[in-house]
Amino acid sequence: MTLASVLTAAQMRDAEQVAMAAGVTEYALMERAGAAAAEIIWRAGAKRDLLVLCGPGNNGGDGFVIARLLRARGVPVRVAALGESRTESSRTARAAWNGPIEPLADAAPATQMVDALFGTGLSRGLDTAVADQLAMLTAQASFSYAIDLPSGVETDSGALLSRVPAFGICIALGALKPAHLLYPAAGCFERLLCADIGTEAPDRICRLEPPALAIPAAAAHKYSRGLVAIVGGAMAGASRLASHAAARSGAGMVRHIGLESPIGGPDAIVALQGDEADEVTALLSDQRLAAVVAGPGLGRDDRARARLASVLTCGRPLVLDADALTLLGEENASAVPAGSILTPHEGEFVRLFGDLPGSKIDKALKAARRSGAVIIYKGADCVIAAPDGRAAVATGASSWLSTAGTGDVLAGLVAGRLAVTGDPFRAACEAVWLHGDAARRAGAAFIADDLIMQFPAVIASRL
Ligand SMILES: NC(=O)C1=CN([C@@H]2O[C@H](COP(=O)(O)OP(=O)(O)OC[C@H]3O[C@@H](n4cnc5c(N)ncnc54)[C@H](OP(=O)(O)O)[C@@H]3O)[C@@H](O)[C@H]2O)[C@@H](O)CC1
Ligand SMILES: Nc1ncnc2c1ncn2[C@@H]1O[C@H](COP(=O)(O)OP(=O)(O)O)[C@@H](O)[C@H]1O
Ligand SMILES: [K+]
Repeated sequence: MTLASVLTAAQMRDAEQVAMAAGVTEYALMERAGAAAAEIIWRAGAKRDLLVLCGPGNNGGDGFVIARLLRARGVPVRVAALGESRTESSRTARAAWNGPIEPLADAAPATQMVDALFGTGLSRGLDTAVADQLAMLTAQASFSYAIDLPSGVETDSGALLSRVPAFGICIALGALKPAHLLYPAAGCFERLLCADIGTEAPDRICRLEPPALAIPAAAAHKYSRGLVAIVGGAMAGASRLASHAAARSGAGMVRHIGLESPIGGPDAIVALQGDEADEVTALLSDQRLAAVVAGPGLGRDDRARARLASVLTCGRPLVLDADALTLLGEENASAVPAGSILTPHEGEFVRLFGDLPGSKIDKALKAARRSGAVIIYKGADCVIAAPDGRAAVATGASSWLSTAGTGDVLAGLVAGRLAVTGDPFRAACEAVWLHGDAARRAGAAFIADDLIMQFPAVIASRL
């Protein structure tokens, strides 16, 4: 397991059981968790006065360990508790704290505040008085830390079960949980740090990490670098954006199959005219095509439907976005050839797959299994899911991405990386990361075209 692994509350408990079966006690894990968190707090806040809020479970137990260790380093520490400690380990930690304990309701603010009220054991929203007190103490503190999770967030979905304040640092214990990456919970802290407590678990679901890219082989040529085709339609601008993105993705060659000619944009893109579906079919019969994009600017009329039918039967790896997803949704998501990549935003996702149960990660995984395709479920939190159960979650992307055409750019970039790598899940992960980093570099108020100009530098940074 890496510290980028994402575990549900139940999977985290399983990981804890595995560690305990290997001879580590629950209290030893709590000591490790508390020590790791205390170290982070010490580095951030040094000897500034600190208030630790301790809940009734093991999250509260972590809080008592943090309080004891930081007081031993000379930090002026106060502890406020929400009732009695109800687990054996948290009672042990409380007994080892030999300072006073105030009732939470009476606690006055401090420069630093630690929220160790609830973690993965939260079963319902906080009582209003408790949530309000937590919000007041957090707002008054210059440094605030949520231990494992901000109290009030649902671990597995990222939903807020009661009012949750904005924390400075969230310290994830042992592994990330879905709520660390999925909104709205992921918006409840500025920084996320993960503390290793020595637990082990499978890493099928991870935070999206920066990719390692390769330069073209010495003997590379344009076809070995990957040939991409974009099938456009009624709105040429959208498919041009996708073509231009593919052209700067590292792929060897891009063909744009449009309703009109020439298409404008970089001359390196090969502009082909294919008005009728049989012309599109003929142009897609080139066996060297390593990825075919359809959707951006395709339209939704009968001509678009016929063009999509040509794409779905061309036998090449597909990237389907926008109008292609909407047209598919009316028919059947299972018409998608295996090995394809679908890039729905929330509206398109629901039209394609309905209102599936569970978290955004659960939904994306279920959709991937059902369609046999890699799913890029877009949004401020972006989940990439494969039919074999792997998933990667990207979070913290620039909110300036919420501008027209950035999805078209992503579709072209995904196709380009698919043409380069031949691996749909890897291509999807690379493209989402590169797209996010391009947005970060583009700064404020950019337009979709600007993102593409960042690609060469973003790719260079990962070689
Ligand atoms: N897993 C690991 O490897 C390790 C885990 N560690 C730590 O343990 C944490 C999980 O601990 P935990 O399971 O004891 O749960 P926790 O979040 O403290 O709260 C549960 C208690 O709160 C109660 N309760 C719930 N909601 C409530 C509400 N709204 N209002 C009032 N009460 C409410 C609930 O009672 P009940 O639901 O039965 O009413 C129960 O008594 C985890 O996040 C991490 O910090 C580390 O120590 C080291 C290794
Ligand atoms: N608030 C946001 N924060 C981060 N990324 C966002 C946000 N809103 C949208 N995005 C990203 O921007 C892109 C928008 O795609 P899409 O909705 O298909 O737009 P369009 O159809 O206009 O191209 C996706 O990659 C999505 O993940
Ligand atoms: K907490």
